[in-house]
Amino acid sequence: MILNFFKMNGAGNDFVVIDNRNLDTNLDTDTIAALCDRHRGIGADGLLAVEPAENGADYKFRYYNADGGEAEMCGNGARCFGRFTAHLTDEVKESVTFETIAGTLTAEMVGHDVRIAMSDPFDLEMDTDVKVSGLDSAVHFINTGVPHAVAIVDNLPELDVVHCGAAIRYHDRFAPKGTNANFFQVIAPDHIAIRTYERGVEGETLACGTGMCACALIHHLTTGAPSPIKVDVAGGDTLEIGFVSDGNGGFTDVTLSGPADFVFEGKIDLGE
Ligand SMILES: N[C@@H](CCC[C@H](N)C(=O)O)C(=O)O
Repeated sequence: MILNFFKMNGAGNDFVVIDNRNLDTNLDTDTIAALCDRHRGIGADGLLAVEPAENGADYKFRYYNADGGEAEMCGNGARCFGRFTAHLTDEVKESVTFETIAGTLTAEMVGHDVRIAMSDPFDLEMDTDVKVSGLDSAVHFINTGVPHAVAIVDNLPELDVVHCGAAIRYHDRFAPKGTNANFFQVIAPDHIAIRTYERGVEGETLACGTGMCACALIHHLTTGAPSPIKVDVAGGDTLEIGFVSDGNGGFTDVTLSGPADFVFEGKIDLGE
């Protein structure tokens, strides 16, 4: 079987994107992992599939990590999905809605950027009491569509993100589903820099959209910084997180704004 795909990236978090509106492509876990393999496949942090909506949105969003496992949401993937689906019809759309496991989201095209109206975060826990070697900071937790542990550090460039990230990702506190692990450093009251270890990639990625939202919200909770908050990511981009805080750990109207770019289009023989 020949698979037509697009390669896209959102701030360096990269994806294989397939149009599966007619549901004729059925990729199993091993095939998705093989497509995402950087040495023997196309290479990507994950795979996005466009499917028909079931509950009245424009499309259904499916997201698979590089290991082939499905995740509820992906912020950078949502921006790429928004850009991709905005170009699926003859008339390029300014705004697209799509169903994810984490709720129905809206993507708005804002020049070169795409802005995602995210689902409301939940399961906030400040200082989970999780301790890992090589990290002196408290580990907080919030689910911004997918689970995120967050630690505030003052040595972000030197931090061993793979070592500390894996220790948190596999910590008993977050079992059995595991968590993504983020580390951020404050640059200015309205500006942070982050690095993320992603579950399902099992390594550091160049950016993580839901992780940026998690860090910006924890930054607000620890310093009172108002919305919007700028976030520098490992890939070099700066993105913006907006939110409304109830002052008590609750958030609504979380938005994630940043780039979403086409890289190339291709065909690959799946040999089936
Ligand atoms: N890259 C993502 C998050 C993708 C899912 C994550 N790895 C998980 O398994 O929870 C983003 O941009 O949000």
